Formats: sequence, structure tokens, C-alpha cells
Amino acid sequence: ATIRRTEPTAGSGDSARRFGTQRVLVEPDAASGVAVMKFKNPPVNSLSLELLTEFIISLEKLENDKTFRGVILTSDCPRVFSAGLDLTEMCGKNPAHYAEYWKAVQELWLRLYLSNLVLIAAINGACPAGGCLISLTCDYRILADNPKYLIGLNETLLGIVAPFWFKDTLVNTIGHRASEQALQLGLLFLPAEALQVGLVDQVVPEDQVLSTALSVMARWMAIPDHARQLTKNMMRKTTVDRLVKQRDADIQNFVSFISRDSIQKSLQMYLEKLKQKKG
Ligand SMILES: CCCCCCCCCCCC/C=C/CC(=O)SCCNC(=O)CCNC(=O)[C@H](O)C(C)(C)COP(=O)(O)OP(=O)(O)OC[C@H]1O[C@@H](n2cnc3c(N)ncnc32)[C@H](O)[C@@H]1OP(=O)(O)O
Repeated sequence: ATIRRTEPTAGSGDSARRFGTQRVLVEPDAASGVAVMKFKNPPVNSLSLELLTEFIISLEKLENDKTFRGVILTSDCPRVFSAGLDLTEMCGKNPAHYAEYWKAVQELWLRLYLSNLVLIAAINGACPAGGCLISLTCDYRILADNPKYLIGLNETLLGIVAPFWFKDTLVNTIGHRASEQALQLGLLFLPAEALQVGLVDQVVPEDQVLSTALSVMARWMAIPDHARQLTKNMMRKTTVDRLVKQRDADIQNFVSFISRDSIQKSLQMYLEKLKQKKG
């Protein structure tokens, strides 16, 4: 994928500069050490190969810049945090493409889940499937209080299966029994339900999502990095190692699963339903 970087905007000093790429805007504040990363892949921030690639690049840049200790993930698209994996990347393509796509999905999850940065999800829109997974990799989740902003791993509703590392990430957040139910039923939770089950940590009025994320971030930033990072590592490394040990096999599983005629049909029908919803 070709990556076009955005030019820094005019301003005084680092904190006024924006960087990032076409689909991932980064608003850095060097003074506080916090950057706000906004997904901008309209209309619904589906995780296309381009968006995944640009996300990985932007994250790596922030990880390598010691100025930054915390990142807030949010959406630049109205009403949608992310619609999850891009269904058009998983439909009607060839096995080599599916393998490349899945490798990028794995890569992003691996980098996010063990990131040394404090990651906070400021969820300002609908957050199904892969969108929910991204938020689950964060250290803290704040969801806007809007009944249209459903969140959850709804893969079974599409006739597909959440891979074991999606499942592990959910179990680590809400526990085994709640995950078992949520995954089998493909539950998409209303904000109050998501809070109750522990899928998000806070539900706040829509216009307070970012300001809440910034004040929560200040609390996390007050902890010495080395102690917090080692603790995060201790909590998450076993989960990450499970995928690292079988990355190639996981790619092969994905490719053969997604290439099945029955799965392709299910995905195409689901896409059709999404399109017809408008008409
Ligand atoms: C034997 C066992 C083996 C096990 C092996 C396991 C191997 C792995 C299995 C595979 C796992 C794969 C995991 C996938 C996870 C995912 O993330 S799948 C994606 C799931 N996403 C969704 O279900 C969300 C679908 N979208 C929506 O619900 C809505 O779009 C929205 C609530 C996000 C926003 O609604 P609204 O604002 O009303 O917009 P729309 O009109 O619905 O959509 C606008 C436009 O965008 C298109 N679109 C929506 N979502 C996607 C998407 N995810 N990908 C691509 N495109 C999407 C939609 O079709 C519209 O297009 P048009 O404008 O009509 O062209």
C-alpha cells in the first residue's frame, strides 16, 4: 500500500504540529507526552490493508519517540469508531491477499497489546468486531453514551468465528463466562451494558469523551513507566506468546477458513444486507 504522509500544520512548537498519514491523523502534544491518534478512513473506518499499514507505521513512530508516553485512540469519522475488519479485503480476493491481510491484522494486534505506551480508547462511535478488538488492546476504554454506539465481538452474526486471540483478549477483559455468551451470541452491547459487563471502563456524554480520556491519561502517566510497563507485560505476555508461537499456522487457518465457499457466501450476503439497509 502507498502511504501518503500528512504535512505538519503551521504552528508554534511541537505541540502545534500534526503528523501522521492520510488515514491516521496524529495530534501530538510534546509538553504532556500524549498524542491523539484519529482514524480517518471514511465512511466507517473499516480496517483496510492501507489503514492497518498506516496505523502500524504511526504507532511505531510514537513508540520510538521517547517524547511520547501515552496515546489516545479515537475516530475522525462521525458516529463510527471503527466498523472492524474491512469485509471487502476478505471477500472475492485470492489466498495470497488473504494471507497478507491477516498478517497485518496480527501485526497490529501484537504491537498494540504489548505496547509500552499507555493506550486509551476514546470510543466516539459504533465499535463492532475488529473495532472492539482494537479498543480491547488499550489499557482503558471510554465510550460515548449514545444508544447507537454498540460495541462487541459480533463475528458469529456474520457466520464467521472470532480467532482464539480475539477470544483471549475478550476473556482477559470480561472473564470466561461473559465471553462465552458474548462470543457465541455475537453480542453487541449498549453503552450501559458494556459498562456493566466490564467491556468498557467508563461511559460519558458524547462531548466529554476526549476530555475524559485526557484526564484519565494524566492518572496513568503519573505511574513510573518501567513499573507500569513490566506489570502490563506480566499480565499480557502469555496471551501474546500464544499467537507468536503459531503465527504462520494462524494465517493458514484464516486463509483456508475465509476461502471456503460457504464463508464467502455468508460474507457477501452480510455486505449486501449492509448496503440494502440504506435503500
Ligand atoms: C473451524 C474453525 C476455524 C477457525 C479459524 C478462524 C479463522 C478466522 C476467521 C475469520 C475471522 C475474521 C474476523 C473478522 C472481524 C471483523 O471485524 S469482521 C467486520 C465486522 N463488522 C461489522 O459487522 C460492522 C458492519 N458495519 C455496520 O454495522 C455499520 O456499517 C456501522 C454500524 C459500523 C455504521 O453504520 P452506518 O453509519 O449506518 O453506515 P453503513 O451505511 O452501514 O455503512 C456505510 C458503508 O460502509 C460499508 N461498510 C460497513 N462496514 C464495513 C466493513 N466492516 N467492511 C467494509 N465495508 C463496510 C457499508 O457496506 C456501506 O457501504 P456503501 O456505502 O453501501 O457502499
